[in-house]
Amino acid sequence: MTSLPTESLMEYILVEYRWVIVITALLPLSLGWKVWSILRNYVVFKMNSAPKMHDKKVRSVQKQIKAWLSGDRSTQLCTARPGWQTMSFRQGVYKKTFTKIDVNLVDVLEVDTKNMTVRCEPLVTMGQLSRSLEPLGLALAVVPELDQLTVGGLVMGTGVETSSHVYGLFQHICLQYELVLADGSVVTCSKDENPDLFYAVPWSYGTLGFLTSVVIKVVPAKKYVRLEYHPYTDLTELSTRFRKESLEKKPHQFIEALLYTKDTGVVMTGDMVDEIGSDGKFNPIGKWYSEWFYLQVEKHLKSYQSGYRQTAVEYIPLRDYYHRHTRSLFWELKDIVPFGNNVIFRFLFGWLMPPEVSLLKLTQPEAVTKLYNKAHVIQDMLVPIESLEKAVLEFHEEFEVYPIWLCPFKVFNNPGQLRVKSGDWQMFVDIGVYGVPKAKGYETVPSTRRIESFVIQHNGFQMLYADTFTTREEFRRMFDHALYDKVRDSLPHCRDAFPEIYGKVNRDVRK
Ligand SMILES: Cc1cc2nc3c(=O)[nH]c(=O)nc-3n(C[C@H](O)[C@H](O)[C@H](O)COP(=O)(O)OP(=O)(O)OC[C@H]3O[C@@H](n4cnc5c(N)ncnc54)[C@H](O)[C@@H]3O)c2cc1C
Ligand SMILES: NC(=O)C1=CN([C@@H]2O[C@H](COP(=O)(O)OP(=O)(O)OC[C@H]3O[C@@H](n4cnc5c(N)ncnc54)[C@H](OP(=O)(O)O)[C@@H]3O)[C@@H](O)[C@H]2O)C=CC1
Ligand SMILES: CC(C)=CCC[C@@H](C)[C@H]1CC[C@@]2(C)C3=C(CC[C@]12C)[C@@]1(C)CC[C@H](O)C(C)(C)[C@@H]1CC3
Repeated sequence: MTSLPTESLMEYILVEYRWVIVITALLPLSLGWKVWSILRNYVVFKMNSAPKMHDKKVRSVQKQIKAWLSGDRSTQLCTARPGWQTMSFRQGVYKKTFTKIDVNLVDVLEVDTKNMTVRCEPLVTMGQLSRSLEPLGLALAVVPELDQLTVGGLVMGTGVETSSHVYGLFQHICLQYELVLADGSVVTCSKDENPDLFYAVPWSYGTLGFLTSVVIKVVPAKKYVRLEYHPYTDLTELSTRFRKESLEKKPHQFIEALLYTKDTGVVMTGDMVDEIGSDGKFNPIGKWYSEWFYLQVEKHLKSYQSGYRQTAVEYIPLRDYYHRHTRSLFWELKDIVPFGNNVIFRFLFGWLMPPEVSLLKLTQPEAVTKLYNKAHVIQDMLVPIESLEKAVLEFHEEFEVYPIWLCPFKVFNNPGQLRVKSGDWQMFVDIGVYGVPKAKGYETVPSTRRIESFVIQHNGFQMLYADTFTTREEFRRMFDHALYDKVRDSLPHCRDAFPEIYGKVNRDVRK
């Protein structure tokens, strides 16, 4: 009989029993953090004291850059936000060697109900914003669903949600950016003022300057989302419905689909309403004892499979809808706390979930990192909506991970890193794959590279919060660098101060 080496045994325990640390240490710590940030945000917003402080905070960013300019400039610049605090999957190794600029700007500055905009600083989170806007009867036009995502990260990276088939990506609802550039100057840009810079900022990953405020479009909000569930047991039929709903002249306000196998899934269409109608039931999915959302959706599929044919309709409170995937981190939490959806656990501890992603990252043992490198896929691939079915089959072949998240979104034909075929816009779909691959022969690098080349061939893009294994040439084929290169050349000290986007997102610079 062979005995397990001590190291492997330790690894096994760390991976299988991660939940012990999560429940005994991370959940109480997460609670402390949440209480502090919710109270602080509430006080600052109510007292409206933040706008007065903003200019002072921007000056402190300028001061740090000027100090770098007057030094030997032997290092490049990045934000001082530690890698473990971010929602990006990996931590940048460059954080250890670059000069770190503190952009500690955390406040909602101004809500302009006349022009329907909100101005906020880059570290404002989605949870904080939806909480601040709700009492005013407003919401961002696109609310990326995880509470901890920040405005800065979503502008410099990208953001997508179920209203994106109407409004586009997060960048498309941003009307103005204020940045501190590598020469220490402050500039604002919009489609009319410094348009080149304005269009090059999204997807630039902090390689053009430091963002200090953003003006974002808001829309009127209602109390509930009336959500219809349409289950399917055939991929072609599901894709056809999904495409049709997304391309409708007057589409539903929210569209999303979850696939549970290659052939089965549920298309969801939703609209904001003020009253709960008699055609469906009230479902406050954000209550602490509620079942994880993706499992609730699967129940509609199961009842369809057992012969029930009536379209299910539910009325969900608006914020609960926006943050519906927060509590279970889509379905990632089931690998960390396998009994997290158990009814007793939910009633006792559901209100503490999810643990803060930052604390999970900070305390991640090496063995878990190894496991995620070897046997876990986290990818969002963005492909033209015509290629949806083909892409799902390709993902099935290479990864076989379910559920799969499908979310349609418009890419407007603006200058910048994203290319579209022609016309004013093109409809894409985000295919999100998060979980343990079951495909035979799966190997992280070759399998992901094959999917990346599929995406490039089909004129799609990859979200860069996760791993990219593309070469620099492939990366430049995926993202149009023409405007970006031009802007970098035109901004004083930009090339000295910042690496290229690829230099910040490729797998070799992220641990
Ligand atoms: C201090 C504190 C004490 C609590 N005590 C209890 C309790 O005793 N019993 C109980 O059942 N539940 C308790 N809760 C749980 C809390 O009410 C849960 O978030 C609730 O399950 C969700 O209910 P809701 O529909 O009101 O959503 P909301 O509270 O409006 O929030 C929905 C989601 O958004 C998150 N969120 C909201 N605002 C922010 C923000 N600014 N930044 C980041 N994330 C945000 C929430 O954590 C939640 O996941 C407590 C929460 C806190 C913070
Ligand atoms: N639904 C959705 O759309 C989802 C989106 N995501 C992704 O998560 C990421 C956002 O995570 P988050 O934790 O908010 O952000 P991060 O801290 O991970 O930041 C992402 C990038 O933006 C840069 N950046 C952030 N703030 C500034 C600033 N003020 N000035 C200059 N550059 C800045 C960072 O630069 P530096 O490296 O110098 O710190 C980094 O390169 C995005 O990439 C997004 O696409 C993830 C889940 C869901
Ligand atoms: C475009 C959309 C909708 C993207 C959704 C992305 C989520 C599924 C991602 C964002 C952050 C994310 C990468 C994360 C993880 C899972 C997938 C997440 C939640 C986890 C929790 C997996 C377990 C890991 O040990 C670790 C804690 C490092 C990460 C943290 C970030």
